[in-house]
Amino acid sequence: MAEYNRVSECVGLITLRNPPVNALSAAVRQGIVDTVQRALSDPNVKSVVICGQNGIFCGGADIKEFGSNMTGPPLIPMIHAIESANKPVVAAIEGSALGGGLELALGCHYRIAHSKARLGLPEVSLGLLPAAGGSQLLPRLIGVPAALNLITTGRHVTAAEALQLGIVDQVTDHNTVDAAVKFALSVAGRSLDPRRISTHPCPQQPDLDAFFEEVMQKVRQSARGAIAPIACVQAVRAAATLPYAQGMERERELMATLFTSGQARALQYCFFAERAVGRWRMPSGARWDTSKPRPVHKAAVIGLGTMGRGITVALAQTGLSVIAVETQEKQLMEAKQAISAMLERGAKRRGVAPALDGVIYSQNIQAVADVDLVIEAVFEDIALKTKVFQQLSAVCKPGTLLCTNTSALDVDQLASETPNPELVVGMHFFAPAHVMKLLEVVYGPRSSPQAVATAMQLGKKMGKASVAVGNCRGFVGNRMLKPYIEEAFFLLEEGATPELVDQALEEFGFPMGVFRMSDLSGLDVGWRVRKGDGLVEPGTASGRSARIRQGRRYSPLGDLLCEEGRFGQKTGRGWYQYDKPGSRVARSDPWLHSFLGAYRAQHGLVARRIDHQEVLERCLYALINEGFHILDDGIAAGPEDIDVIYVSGYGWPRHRGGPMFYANMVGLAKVLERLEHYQQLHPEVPHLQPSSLLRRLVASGSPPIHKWGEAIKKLHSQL
Ligand SMILES: CCCCCCCCCCCCC/C=C/C(=O)SCCNC(=O)CCNC(=O)[C@H](O)C(C)(C)COP(=O)(O)OP(=O)(O)OC[C@H]1O[C@@H](n2cnc3c(N)ncnc32)[C@H](O)[C@@H]1OP(=O)(O)O
Repeated sequence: MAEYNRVSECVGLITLRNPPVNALSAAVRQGIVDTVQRALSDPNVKSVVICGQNGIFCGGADIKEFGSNMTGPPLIPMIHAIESANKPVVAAIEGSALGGGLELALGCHYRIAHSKARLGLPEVSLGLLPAAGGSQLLPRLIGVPAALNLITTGRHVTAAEALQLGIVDQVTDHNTVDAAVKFALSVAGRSLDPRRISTHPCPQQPDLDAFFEEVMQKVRQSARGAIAPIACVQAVRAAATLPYAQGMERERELMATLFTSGQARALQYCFFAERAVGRWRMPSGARWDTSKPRPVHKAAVIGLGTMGRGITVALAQTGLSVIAVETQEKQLMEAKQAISAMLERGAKRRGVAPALDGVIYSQNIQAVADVDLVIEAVFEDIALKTKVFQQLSAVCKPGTLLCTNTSALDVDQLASETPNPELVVGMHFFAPAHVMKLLEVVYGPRSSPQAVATAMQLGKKMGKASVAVGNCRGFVGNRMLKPYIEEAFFLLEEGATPELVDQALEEFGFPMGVFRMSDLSGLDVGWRVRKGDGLVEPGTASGRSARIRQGRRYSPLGDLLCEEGRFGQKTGRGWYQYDKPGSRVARSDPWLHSFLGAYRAQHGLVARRIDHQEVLERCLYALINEGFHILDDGIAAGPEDIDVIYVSGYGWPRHRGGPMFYANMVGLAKVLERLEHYQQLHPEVPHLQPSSLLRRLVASGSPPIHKWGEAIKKLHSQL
């Protein structure tokens, strides 16, 4: 829908109306075609302004339409008609001009932006390229290197940067539409030839071949298997080397391959999944839209180790006052220095003043008496955390929300140690907490909907992908990680190497394979947990029985490495070797290979050839299978919750949509068949036993992922 008005007597004002972001749906495109025609044929109209309602120009093509038969006028001829108009057309950009929205603006002869506006071509993050002429117009307007940067990263630029790059002609702090109308009046009657970007030659780029070769190499490396960034480079190359019409043809061809690709589907699924998780619901029936969050003005963090420091920074950067508590003076001083440095670095990057005054440091827990919310981040020890929770319950004003950053302990147990368990939730951050996007908000059976709503809202304020999940061992992310890691250990026993397993996972798209990741996070972390579970035994026993513990297959490989003092990067040795402790470059370690050989001999294991497919099937399907258990248990409300957790916190390649989306793409029947196959070969591995939900979904015809919620409800009601 587009509304037409005549303003200032001779300016045709076209307003896009399609809340919330004025996406270019079929109706909006039809509206633009009709209103542009009306303005151009009205002899009283000397110039035209296009704007969007409610302070947003246009969020781009309507992504929801991509999954259906697209009807209505196509974008490209519409944009060409605007560019070739014989009256000046000015885009008045408020809020956002993204994707097709910016392409529409590039078709206009002038662009005026509000100082708070953001512009960009983010199609690459949806598995696409700017295929309404953006890949051909932007390089002509701002040059090849700058256009490549914007198009291959999809980043949004501020109005100030857009002005500097030459994307917009003017930036205003005042009413943008008024400024655009005034501007439109001032340019009425001027020649429009120089303003038609499609007629511009692309600015010359020296050493074109070498330049694009280097760019392509870099993009391939960072794309980790994603195809859209590569197509974006190819499209911009076409702009740099071909006449406009041929470049447009190349843009269309490249888009045709991307448009129907699984990667585009996965990335568009992620876009909507990230928004869907905000509409959380609990098994009790409590929901995001019926639960009002409490206001949080002042927060506290207890315990200033690595996690506590990151959480303090994340909170302070949202503008909250934070009381940071650490009982030991030396640790408090060190933490203060580290937090200030992090705040300064962050502020420099964002071009704002550091929120140093927002943090008050204290050794005394009494200092948190008047805060609205506390996040406890002390050492992972239930007795210590219980003591802290009891102190907090005594000190804090009534109604203060008590959150724990535990990654492994029982949130319900902690809640039960306080007089007000309804005020307790888990806020599981990921290290480094001020950088990592993911936040698991963990509710127990007694957590109040208001407590969950407050933690979710705070997470959103901190810019986190916040996902509400039920309380269970490992919550969602770590619970699914356990079978994944165990399968990797078993593969080593059977003949694989850390290099082979990591290579398979990295080629799949993970930034790091399981062993490199384990070296980074520290092998001692899992060792401590396994010791706590009574699984670790002295490493002298041999044979199969030594590898069955608590009735199931167990690999002591990680424990044996820890006994050797090999904790990963921090000790300079782990699954790989490093030049020195703390160094990051993993090198293959001959010691490890002979250790594996000796281990297999000791246990009577015969190494066999393992290929990448087996690595992927065993590690990933075991992880996915656990995801189905989680859905069946009601710990995650839907597959989107699991997928957002994995994409934003565990390095799952976004272009593969998340583990549950991936299972849906592979086919549930295939996942089930492979799990059954491996389960037959390894009957002593319970996590390869297909989940009953997976079986039931397959039996009910493998519904598509957006119908799983319905199917799960139906299957549960039949039980
Ligand atoms: C057979 C082969 C054929 C091949 C040829 C095919 C031809 C096809 C040619 C098509 C050419 C198209 C070229 C153009 C492509 C595009 O434009 S792709 C879209 C690019 N735009 C974006 O990626 C922007 C996405 N949106 C955002 O980044 C943000 O929403 C925002 C605009 C910055 C606003 O942010 P915020 O205020 O935080 O709101 P949100 O919560 O994010 O969004 C609010 C709701 O709006 C929904 N939404 C947002 N953008 C869109 C969109 N573009 N389309 C549809 N819906 C959108 C969003 O989902 C939210 O709704 P809910 O999910 O219900 O919460």
